[in-house]
Amino acid sequence: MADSAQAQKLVYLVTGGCGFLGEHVVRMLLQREPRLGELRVFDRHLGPWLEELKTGPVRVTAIQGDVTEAHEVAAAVAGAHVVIHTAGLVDVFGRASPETIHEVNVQGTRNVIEACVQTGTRFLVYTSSMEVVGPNTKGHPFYRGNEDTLYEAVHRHPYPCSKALAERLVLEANGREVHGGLPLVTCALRPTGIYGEGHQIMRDFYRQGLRLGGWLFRAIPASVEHGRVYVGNVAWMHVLAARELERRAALMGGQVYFCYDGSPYKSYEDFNMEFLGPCGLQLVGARPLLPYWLLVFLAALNALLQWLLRPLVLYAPLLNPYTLAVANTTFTVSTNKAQRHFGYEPLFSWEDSRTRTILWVQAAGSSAQ
Ligand SMILES: NC(=O)C1=CN([C@@H]2O[C@H](COP(=O)(O)OP(=O)(O)OC[C@H]3O[C@@H](n4cnc5c(N)ncnc54)[C@H](O)[C@@H]3O)[C@@H](O)[C@H]2O)C=CC1
Ligand SMILES: C[C@H](CCCC(C)(C)O)[C@H]1CC[C@H]2[C@@H]3[C@H](O)CC4=CC(=O)CC[C@]4(C)[C@H]3CC[C@]12C
Repeated sequence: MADSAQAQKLVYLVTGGCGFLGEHVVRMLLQREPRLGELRVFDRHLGPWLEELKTGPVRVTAIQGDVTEAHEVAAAVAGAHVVIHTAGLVDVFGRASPETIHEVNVQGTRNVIEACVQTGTRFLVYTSSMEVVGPNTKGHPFYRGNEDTLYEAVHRHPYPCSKALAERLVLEANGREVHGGLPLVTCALRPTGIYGEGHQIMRDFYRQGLRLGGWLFRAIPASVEHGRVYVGNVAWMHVLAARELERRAALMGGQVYFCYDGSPYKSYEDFNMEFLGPCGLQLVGARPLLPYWLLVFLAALNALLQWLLRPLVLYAPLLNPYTLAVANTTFTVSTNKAQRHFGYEPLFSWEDSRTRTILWVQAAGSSAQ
């Protein structure tokens, strides 16, 4: 009996395990995965919080490494049963070059897949993104869509291009023979905009509001709806998908799943106010204060300034033509595919998610940079 319990212990690897989502996945695995024997946390930048996890019953191994280095990835993957690949360069502001985004998101993912094949790891869960689908460059709304909704996905920006390519690699790798002769089983999870503890853009909006005397100014019409999802629920979906991949390989292998929960559909700004309001900020204007053409002009100006200043300084404001287009296009998801395929139900209610996020914003906003 003791032997069979021992035999069931699994080794998990989480790439990007020190990022916003990755940290939640790591903590969720430790709390909710009973078969976990060892947890490897792979990241370019390791967080000091990992140390406190090393005192628990599960062996936690911190690995500083780069997904673009195939040998580092292979060494980390060797002997793991399951890989959750969340590492990625999330940049829609022009901080990194298109080449770097491609290298990390596409080549990094290729390295993870090849490492699984070479070392005999059979189960791979990939963190994709809603951006693989849209919003497209034409600004078509995606309203209450699901995984089968027809939508013209047209990408030009390096980030969605890279996520789409990487997702395709992961799905095409499903069924490949890994070392030892068994097939690789893969699936991809597509979060919409994630919020929750650790969400840096939310913290930045809060600090900006404080600097402006407690005011934020509406830029986008309230009628433009965004689907958002709480980070704890995204992490939970990763843990469940990873757990069920073996048992439900035929059903789940090669599949994509939007990440969803009970968060309300609202405009990006109104949704943020669910947290920033209770922290004392106010959103001014029932309608956008600036005409849309002026925002388009300012976004284009920012893009021009970024290009002109690049040799001297990095100028990467939140507003650019891409972020404006995303913020100004409805993208909401309504699906139950993850529930049907692997029994996913959100672990955190909307009220819980909201309270946790408010507490974090209050603490993060007032702490030093
Ligand atoms: N934040 C969001 O709203 C959404 C994020 N996603 C996806 O979720 C994943 C995680 O995103 P976040 O947690 O928001 O980003 P994040 O930037 O907080 O986390 C990414 C982590 O990956 C690590 N990383 C980056 N480059 C690396 C490299 N070359 N080698 C090893 N580690 C590297 C970073 O150090 C960081 O810890 C990404 O794949 C992203 O595309 C998908 C949908 C929405
Ligand atoms: C930064 C944008 C909001 C500012 C708009 C302004 C300047 C007019 O006030 C954000 C609006 C929508 C966000 C994106 C969306 O949530 C989907 C995403 C998915 C990802 O995989 C990565 C992040 C992001 C692209 C997210 C980025 C910030 C926004 C563009």
